[in-house]
Amino acid sequence: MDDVPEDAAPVLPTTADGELIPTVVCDGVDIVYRVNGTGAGRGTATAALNRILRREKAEKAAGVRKVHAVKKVSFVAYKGEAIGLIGTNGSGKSTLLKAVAGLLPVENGKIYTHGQPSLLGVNAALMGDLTGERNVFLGGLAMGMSREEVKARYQDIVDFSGINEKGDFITLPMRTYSSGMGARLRFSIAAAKDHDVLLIDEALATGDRSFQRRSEERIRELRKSAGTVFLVSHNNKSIRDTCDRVLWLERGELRMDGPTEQVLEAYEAFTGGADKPKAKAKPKPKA
Ligand SMILES: Nc1ncnc2c1ncn2[C@@H]1O[C@H](COP(=O)(O)OP(=O)(O)OP(=O)(O)O)[C@@H](O)[C@H]1O
Repeated sequence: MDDVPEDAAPVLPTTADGELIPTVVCDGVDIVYRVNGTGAGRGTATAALNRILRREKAEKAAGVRKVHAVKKVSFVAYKGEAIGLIGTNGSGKSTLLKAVAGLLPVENGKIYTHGQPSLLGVNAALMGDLTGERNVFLGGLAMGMSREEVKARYQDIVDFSGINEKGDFITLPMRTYSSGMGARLRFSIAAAKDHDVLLIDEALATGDRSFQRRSEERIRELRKSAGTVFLVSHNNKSIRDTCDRVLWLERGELRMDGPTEQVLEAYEAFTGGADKPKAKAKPKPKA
């Protein structure tokens, strides 16, 4: 549609009856971590035995602390949406994302997802000792692609990652990559497939600006081609460029859920201003 202005909210796909199609439903979700070894005698066999024998009665005495990371969070995400997840450090964003991906149990409430959600974190587990090339196959197979599909897309994935721009790095073990290079390859592998629900945790922040632009472009395509994209980021610009809805978590609670600009404005007022380039730490004077 040519007459739609570029910054207009995208028209979301609907059913034949004109209803939006839900892809993720979070209903009153609580997520609690249990941290062992916080009491006296931590790490000893006695403490371990205590934990087994006295589980419910005396979690505290056995050195178990609870961290209530996500509190009563409810929202519905629809097909075609790109949703930003923002909040200050430790506010529960990654935890919520992991739970939507099915990697963490919920304490209370329910999470329903349509299709298979895929979590793409900067720490997504590829194998450091294997070459980039092998990891492309490993990652592709892990996402449910066939060997032939991965083969067909292999060159596109490597080109998109830009790993080989400065030499033949794709045949080196991944542990030799810089953190930015690793993140680029992980994003490129995950982005090679169309996902029902794609969950991205800070992946864009690690790449350089030109890679960020390519990634944002790809996120827009992924959104068009199928499902819903969630993006956790501290980079408000990335969120502005890719998302039209934002969930703001603070201390585990959903503080706001609405159009990107509205939520970011409130968030920036809360954190004390819009994104600024980080000031470089001054070098310490030599003693
Ligand atoms: N494995 C864990 N065990 C115990 N507590 C955890 C664990 N992971 C996270 N937490 C706690 O859960 C809370 C939410 O953490 P989470 O990583 O989800 O926050 P976040 O919003 O993603 O933070 P950041 O912006 O710093 O990445 C924090 O209080 C954190 O200490």
